[in-house]
Amino acid sequence: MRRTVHPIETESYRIMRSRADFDRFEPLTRAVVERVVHTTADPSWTGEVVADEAALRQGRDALLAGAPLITDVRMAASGITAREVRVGLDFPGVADAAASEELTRSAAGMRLAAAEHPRGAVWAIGNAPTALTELLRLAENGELEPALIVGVPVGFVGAVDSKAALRRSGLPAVSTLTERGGAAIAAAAINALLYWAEPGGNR
Ligand SMILES: C/C1=C2N=C(/C=C3N=C(/C(C)=C4\N[C@@](C)([C@@H]5N=C1[C@](C)(CCC(=O)O)[C@H]5CC(=O)O)[C@@](C)(CC(=O)O)[C@@H]4CCC(=O)O)[C@@](C)(CC(=O)O)[C@@H]\3CCC(=O)O)C(C)(C)[C@@H]/2CCC(=O)O
Repeated sequence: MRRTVHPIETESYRIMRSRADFDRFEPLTRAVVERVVHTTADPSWTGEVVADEAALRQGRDALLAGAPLITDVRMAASGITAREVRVGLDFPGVADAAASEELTRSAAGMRLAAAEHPRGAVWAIGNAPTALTELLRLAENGELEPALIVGVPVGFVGAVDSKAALRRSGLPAVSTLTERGGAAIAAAAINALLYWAEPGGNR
């Protein structure tokens, strides 16, 4: 995708690259890590993001081919402006499913979304650990085959465990190592894949 980059963003990347070394990362991983550091203005994220280059390429190919892109919460979707996004919380019947099955609404949204998009979608989980855990349960049951899961829920309850389970699952994934994550991080990772243009990287 070709986009117009604001001069402030160009200057931000210049400063960021003078503060941290991104050369060790493979191209798409670098694009994701850089976008996250740019979003947070915090170079310590270079040691936080765990990504697999082949998984990122598969996710990017899927996005460019028009695969569904589904986030857990609206905040993550709001940060992705370059293409259509569906939000788990907005699937019809979420509140009822959450109440009747004793799930969070975030997890119920994933269950309903996966029933509609069982194969080939890209999933971006920025907020709710229970949403990521539900995706893993569905994949384990053979009910979900994602092209990529950007699994970066944030918080002190369940976030670390759900992300560790994502890494153990062998599913194509991006995650973070600690409690850190959030809707802005999920959006940044997806935007990095959407903006990236071969062969020179995303800028
Ligand atoms: C336990 C939950 C957590 N939420 C966190 C942080 C933030 N959440 C915001 C908002 C506005 C929303 N969070 C919900 C997803 C809501 N948050 C939860 C749940 C209770 C359970 C999720 C889980 O444990 O997996 C969840 C409700 C649910 O039934 O799923 C939200 C849907 C609540 C609502 O408005 O009804 C809502 C999402 C709105 C949207 O669509 O965008 C915050 C903005 C709150 C704030 O700080 O004011 C914030 C955003 C953080 C971010 O960057 O993404 C935690 C800390 C992640 C926490 C989970 C872990 C923990 O340690 O508690």
